[in-house]
Amino acid sequence: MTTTQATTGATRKHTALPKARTLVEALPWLTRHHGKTVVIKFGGNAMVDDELKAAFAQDVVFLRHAGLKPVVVHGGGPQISAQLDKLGIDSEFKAGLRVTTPEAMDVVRMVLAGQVQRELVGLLNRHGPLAVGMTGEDAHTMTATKRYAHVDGERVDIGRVGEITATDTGAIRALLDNGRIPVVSSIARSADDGHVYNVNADTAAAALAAALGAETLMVLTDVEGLYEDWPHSDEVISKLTAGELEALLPELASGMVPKMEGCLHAVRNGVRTARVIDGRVQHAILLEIFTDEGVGTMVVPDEEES
Ligand SMILES: Nc1ncnc2c1ncn2[C@@H]1O[C@H](COP(=O)(O)OP(=O)(O)O)[C@@H](O)[C@H]1O
Ligand SMILES: CC(=O)N[C@@H](CCC(=O)OP(=O)(O)O)C(=O)O
Repeated sequence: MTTTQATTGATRKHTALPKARTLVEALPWLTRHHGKTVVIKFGGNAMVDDELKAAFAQDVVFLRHAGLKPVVVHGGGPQISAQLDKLGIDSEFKAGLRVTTPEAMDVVRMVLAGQVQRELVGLLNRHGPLAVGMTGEDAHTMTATKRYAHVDGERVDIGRVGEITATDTGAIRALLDNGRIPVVSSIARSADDGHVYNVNADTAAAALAAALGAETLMVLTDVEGLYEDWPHSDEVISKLTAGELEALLPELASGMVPKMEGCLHAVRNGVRTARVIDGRVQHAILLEIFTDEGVGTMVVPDEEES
């Protein structure tokens, strides 16, 4: 071997060592999560740009290759609003939920299943034949009844908005067992009136996480986590129990309400941790792997705190 070859080999080893250490550092997390189902909710507000969406897809594929079973549930609120605007259809939110007329429902379904879901499936499938898109309508995955909003103690009719009453995880489990990554749009079938319903994507992700007995629910959004005194301060609550979260719920505003209600539902129904993390940060999911306490806000079942 010549001197030049020997030096190059040594240099390569030297620069590769930190990478090997990084992989080893991830080992406890990966061991704990091996074979476990992780439901990842990707919010429309977190889909900031193409680079970020591509990094999201890389993270999900990484988890899959590391032996986890990721399930993606996606939102698309801003994308739906943009399309409704383009079509000149009025749209408003009540208690964090979109008032959904039958006409708006057609747009919701078109944007979620035909645009946002297709894009995510495409990004994931750049890495192999992995992702399969579906909506909650498929194989009765999610069934809903009409949901009402509550504003100042009054029950308000918000149209075709659904509350999930039943889940059938057979199709998702079959895809997972087949090594695929299900990508689910938050639309549900109705058991009684033949319509389809618009379901908040946080609510859908939480219901599926609970039904699948997921290890973790990760909610990617456009803030660092749950702020203690929003909008006055950006102090993030890093960890709270289900009971503590329940006490906080009445004080929460807008988009955080379905998110935190979803986290509460998940941990009260068998999911070990629910996390709200900043999806605007590249590789937000992988960052979780390398931090013991994680980033963002983590909700744990009550008994874990004692
Ligand atoms: N306590 C809080 N902490 C953080 N964000 C909050 C809080 N209360 C309300 N919000 C709002 O909730 C928004 C996130 O919800 P949403 O806009 O529905 O996002 P996504 O599209 O990811 O579901 C934040 O951008 C923020 O404006
Ligand atoms: C009933 C209801 O409000 N449905 C939501 C569904 C999409 C969603 O939840 O998207 P994000 O996660 O991006 O907010 C909507 O129409 O905007």
